[in-house]
Amino acid sequence: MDEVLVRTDQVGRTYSQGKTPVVALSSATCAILPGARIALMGPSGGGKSTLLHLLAGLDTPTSGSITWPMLGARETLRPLKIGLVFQVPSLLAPLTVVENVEIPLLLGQGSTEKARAAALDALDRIGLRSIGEKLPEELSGGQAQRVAVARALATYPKLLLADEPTGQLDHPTAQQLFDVLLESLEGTETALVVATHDRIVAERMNTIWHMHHGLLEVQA
Ligand SMILES: Nc1ncnc2c1ncn2[C@@H]1O[C@H](COP(=O)(O)OP(=O)(O)OP(=O)(O)O)[C@@H](O)[C@H]1O
Repeated sequence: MDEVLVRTDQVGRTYSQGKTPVVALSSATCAILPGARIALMGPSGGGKSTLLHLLAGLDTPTSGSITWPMLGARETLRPLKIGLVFQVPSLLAPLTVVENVEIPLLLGQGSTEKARAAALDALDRIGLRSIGEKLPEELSGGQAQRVAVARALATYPKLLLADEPTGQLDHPTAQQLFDVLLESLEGTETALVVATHDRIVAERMNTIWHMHHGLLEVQA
């Protein structure tokens, strides 16, 4: 059996909305295995978000192919098998913390009781159970981002993709968020791919991949 979560073969993505096409990604070939800890580094505009969106199945390549051998067809990836964390937490303002964390579980068609239990468990894992009834506006930036991490972890995804998750946080808060994230993944087979400009964050991963001008440089 092919033990690869996601594989790209010569994947390219050209955006052609404007007058001049923008080649955001050219011929990227990579494979992500269970338990991987990969940092995606490179200058702004290098193509990191573009690659993450393709890996998540949120976008389709304009050339090459992408498959998810251990996860199945693209339309079955989210919200259960792949978890996503973005630079801003994007919590829904009228919902409490626990209700925000429940969203992917409810979308994944779990029962309301099971969704609530799993959301509380995810908040426990990230050390936030005590603020489950708060509204997003009552949270600090660091707490809100931790809630977004709990929401992504709640489904026990096989692959967690994070796009500059600490980009808006001060350094100690960023470190703390990353500590909690790595701790909660310890002993699991969940693969983590993090796009980051923060070398200290990147050095805590097993592997660093570099991206420049749409070219992906994968470490052997
Ligand atoms: N929807 C879009 N339409 C047109 N061009 C786009 C679109 N999204 C991204 N681009 C362009 O594609 C290139 C790669 O962008 P991308 O966001 O993937 O880079 P990045 O490495 O994630 O940058 P950053 O570190 O600033 O987040 C850039 O030139 C960007 O302007």
